[in-house]
Amino acid sequence: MAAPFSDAVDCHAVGTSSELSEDSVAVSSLEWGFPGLPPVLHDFSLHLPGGSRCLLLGGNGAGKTTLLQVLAGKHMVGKDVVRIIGRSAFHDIKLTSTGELAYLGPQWRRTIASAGHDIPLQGDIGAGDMIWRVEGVDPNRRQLLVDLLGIDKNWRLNKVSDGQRRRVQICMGLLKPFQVLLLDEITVDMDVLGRLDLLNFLKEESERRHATILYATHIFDGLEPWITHVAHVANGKLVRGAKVEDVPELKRNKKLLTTAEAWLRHDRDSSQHVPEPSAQKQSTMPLMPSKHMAFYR
Ligand SMILES: Nc1ncnc2c1ncn2[C@@H]1O[C@H](COP(=O)(O)OP(=O)(O)OP(=O)(O)O)[C@@H](O)[C@H]1O
Repeated sequence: MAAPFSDAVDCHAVGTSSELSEDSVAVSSLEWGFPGLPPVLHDFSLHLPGGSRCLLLGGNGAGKTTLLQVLAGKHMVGKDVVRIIGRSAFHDIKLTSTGELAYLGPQWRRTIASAGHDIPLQGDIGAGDMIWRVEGVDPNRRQLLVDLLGIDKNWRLNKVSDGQRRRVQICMGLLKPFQVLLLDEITVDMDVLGRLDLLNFLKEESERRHATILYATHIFDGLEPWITHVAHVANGKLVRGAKVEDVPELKRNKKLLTTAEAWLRHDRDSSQHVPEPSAQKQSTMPLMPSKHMAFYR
């Protein structure tokens, strides 16, 4: 089994200093946590050049979704801390409204102000109504995506499978040509062909338009020839971030899964030696009656 940490490459920057001036994604010493809670992301720096396709890798709870949401401008951070194509992800709302910055998250949700939070999007809406009503879209690009994703414009979103609904979500997210695309485990419901076709499309887009993709996933099938960079996160920190050819373990093990397994086992073993900060607190809490627990099941 590999013991990767002695071989760890530059943990803070992906790319050389000459490339950094052209970074499409630039995160500098990011520190972020949910309000009233300790930081989830600590001293996090990551730089990705245009045209890169980076796998964001880490165990459950490592901080991948939180990072992608900060990069997508969903949480406020300092103007210089997160820069997407040279602009602040949170403060420059044109980044998302133009589609230059696109984010596809795990669940398709919509903010309903009266409900006070996001709710899953599952209303009786036609796929065609959604896709054809987006303004300012190149009709050829739209048709290409609809064909690629095998979407039937008569689908009703409340009467299709999870994978079909996901295809409509992906289509909507890609209608406008992106410069930076953030993907959070979006291919999980897709069948093998749909996933591979989508990966091919995205690779072609990033090569042709020099667009950057950051992709968080636990599914590594078919990713070896697709990724150009890898960023490994554990406990909210970047453990390693580098070009694929600069990661010694990936040179030795052609299978990404073998390397990822070794890294994640190391993360898990390391975290088992750190005492849970909340463990002491929990032990002093009154026991919750089982009828109350039933509410959460
Ligand atoms: N809404 C929230 N409020 C408080 N803490 C949260 C919230 N969402 C996530 N966290 C915490 O932030 C940490 C990072 O979570 P995150 O969802 O970013 O992990 P992840 O790497 O995406 O995990 P997974 O692989 O399971 O999707 C976890 O410890 C989690 O408990």
